[in-house]
Amino acid sequence: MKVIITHNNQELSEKACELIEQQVKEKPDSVLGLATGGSPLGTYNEMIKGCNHRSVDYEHVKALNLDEYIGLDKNDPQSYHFFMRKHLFDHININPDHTYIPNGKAKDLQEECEQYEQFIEDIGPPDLQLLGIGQNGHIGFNEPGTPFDRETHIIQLEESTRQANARFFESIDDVPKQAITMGIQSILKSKKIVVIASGERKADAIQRLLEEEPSENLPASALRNHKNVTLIVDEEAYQKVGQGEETQ
Ligand SMILES: O=P(O)(O)OC[C@H]1O[C@](O)(CO)[C@@H](O)[C@@H]1O
Repeated sequence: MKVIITHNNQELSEKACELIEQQVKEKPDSVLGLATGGSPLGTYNEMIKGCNHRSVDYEHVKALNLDEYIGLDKNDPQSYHFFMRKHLFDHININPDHTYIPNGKAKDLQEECEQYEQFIEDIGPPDLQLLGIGQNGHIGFNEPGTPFDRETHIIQLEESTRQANARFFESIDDVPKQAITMGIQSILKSKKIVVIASGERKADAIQRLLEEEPSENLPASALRNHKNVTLIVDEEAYQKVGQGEETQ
């Protein structure tokens, strides 16, 4: 795993954007795997600037998102469909018909998972997957304990994940209890993976990712088995790495 340490979130966002832009320039019809939550917001801002001021062209790009809350309509302001339009898709020249996110309101959710996985096969796995990491080490919404060989599936969200994401909702009671997420195996199909983590609250997860043996207790550790992963962290998120060894 290649590790890039930046001074702060802004620098992290610029680096992540640089890798995405490089991918799109090399292959204009790239499939980009995209994430939601707080982590990618700075990266999306930079991508918007790149599209508007540096003529980075997303016309032929396809975007495939990791996950969606179950029970939220596409137009619900808390849905990841809405999030992606608000923070990225409405501001770059991507074709809305080329953006894909699981449907959390599908009548048959199991069928929706199977179709999404088939769809990943059909359009091809992401050339580049952007990932955030949860405080408990989740990637996508794959919570600790998720087997590494899972494909797209329905997940019960951990209470700690609901608490962490409650900041985007009016109250904790509004945070859905389940989501559809690409599985760890689906994510590992990506050709390149860029993981971003910023801030002190990610320090434990980053320390564990870099220092523990891969295990299902830390979903992100599955990334250690992938041959092309770049982890971009800021100093706050990196602060605990190496600390264990020094104090022993
Ligand atoms: O970026 P945040 O808001 O800290 O969340 C961490 C990760 O958890 C998720 O919210 C779950 O999908 C991702 O969107 C995000 O990358």
